[in-house]
Amino acid sequence: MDPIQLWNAIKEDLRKKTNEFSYATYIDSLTPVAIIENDNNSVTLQLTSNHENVADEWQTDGNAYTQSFVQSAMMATMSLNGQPTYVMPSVTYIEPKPTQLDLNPADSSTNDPVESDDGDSTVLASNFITKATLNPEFRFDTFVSSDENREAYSVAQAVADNPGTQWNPLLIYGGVGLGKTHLMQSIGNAVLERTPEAKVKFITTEDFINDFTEALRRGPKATEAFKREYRSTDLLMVDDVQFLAGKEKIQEEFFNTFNAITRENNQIVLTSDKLPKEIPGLEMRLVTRFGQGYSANITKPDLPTRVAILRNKSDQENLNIPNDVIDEIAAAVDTNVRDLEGVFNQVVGKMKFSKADVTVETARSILEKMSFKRQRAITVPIIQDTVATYFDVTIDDLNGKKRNKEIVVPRQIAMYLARELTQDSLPQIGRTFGGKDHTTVMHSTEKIEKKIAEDEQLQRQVEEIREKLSD
Ligand SMILES: Nc1ncnc2c1ncn2[C@@H]1O[C@H](COP(=O)(O)OP(=O)(O)OP(=O)(O)O)[C@@H](O)[C@H]1O
Repeated sequence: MDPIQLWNAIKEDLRKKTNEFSYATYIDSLTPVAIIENDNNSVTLQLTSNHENVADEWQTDGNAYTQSFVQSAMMATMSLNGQPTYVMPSVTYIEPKPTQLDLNPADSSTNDPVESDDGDSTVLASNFITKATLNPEFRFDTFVSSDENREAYSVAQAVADNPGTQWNPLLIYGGVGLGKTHLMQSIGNAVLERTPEAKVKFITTEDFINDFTEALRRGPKATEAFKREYRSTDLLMVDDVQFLAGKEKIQEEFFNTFNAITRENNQIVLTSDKLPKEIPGLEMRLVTRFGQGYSANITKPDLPTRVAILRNKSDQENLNIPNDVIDEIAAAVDTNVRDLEGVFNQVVGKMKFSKADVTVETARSILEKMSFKRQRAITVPIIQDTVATYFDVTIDDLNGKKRNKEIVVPRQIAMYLARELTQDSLPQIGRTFGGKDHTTVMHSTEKIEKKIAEDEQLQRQVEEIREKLSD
């Protein structure tokens, strides 16, 4: 059973038994994580909360939520599996991930003062709403544009030039640490530079969830203040919308906020780790809204881009890091740009504190400490060499025209691996194999692909060669 599916079914039943405030605060704000099978035929649904008081409430013995949960889970599992299961909740507090930005919740300058519901005029009803300032370093001119992000970069610039016109919303999606937030905030910084009075708001999805739950807790005036603050933005930027998954009540409010902003032709920019239709637990109406503007993907930077990012950083900070040090770091760190910057900052730190020039050896020892190893580039000649040694044939055999099985199979395997492990094109591979035609390479690759599925010995041989190549 999938934890999100189970939690959604339980929530559906809990919603009928709980008032609106309790539902939004104690139920809808939880995130399902995993299902654990217990020895006594029961299961535990693990959930997390970003609010310590919510987790405490669930952990209190005899609390009303756990009792209702168990009953609702019986109903939910019966409708999902045809038989009821005893499901226990386990709610753990997870400290909210701090944003990199300076949060300044006390600043109410952009909000109208509204009295709180408890009549205490010193507490402003909108004071609790997150105010995040933009990182001044996240600008278009500090972002290295390359094949992996060019489309996102161009559309982001178009949005910054003419917000609320054509690409609304702009959704930037891709893996962690690849520059989504940087590009999104570049739009905000560019808009503010041109129009300082524009109402630009950057928040994480977590901020939105926290603000909305807090507004509900405080009462109708705070809820009004929340709506006024969010719905009156000229440019709303929301980071990591995948965290809306499975949170119905919050999705409903997000949907209304989204509609209010786009109705006024104001701009929304979103980031996500995947396309909305691939986010489980995101309502269809949000999936279609998020996809109605432009969705731009950012992928992992290749080696030349990684070098360019580090070079750019070194130049911007006047650091004079030698090229061979930059090459060493860029070759070893291929996970994402955040990791790349992490290693770079360590190297710079070492250089500043030891007041010595940084060398490739320094970079290597830092890389090793941080568990990054330089990847050996796999080339077609390296593959030929490894395959020839493995099958005890010569490189000339692989490049020649002999048709006996002892030679043909290793040759086809070498071509198959060249296709899989290098960026070389079919004609380039053909040329390296003694000037063969690209159709020969294609045919060999297809033949091995087919045979691997049926022949266990061949599968093992290819696996062993792959391991030797990665040593
Ligand atoms: N193309 C690039 N040029 C310059 N800096 C970059 C580039 N891509 C990423 N960075 C830098 O890498 C770091 C991580 O980028 P960012 O926080 O924007 O990633 P993200 O995709 O939003 O990650 P997450 O999904 O974890 O929030 C930032 O310091 C950012 O400035």
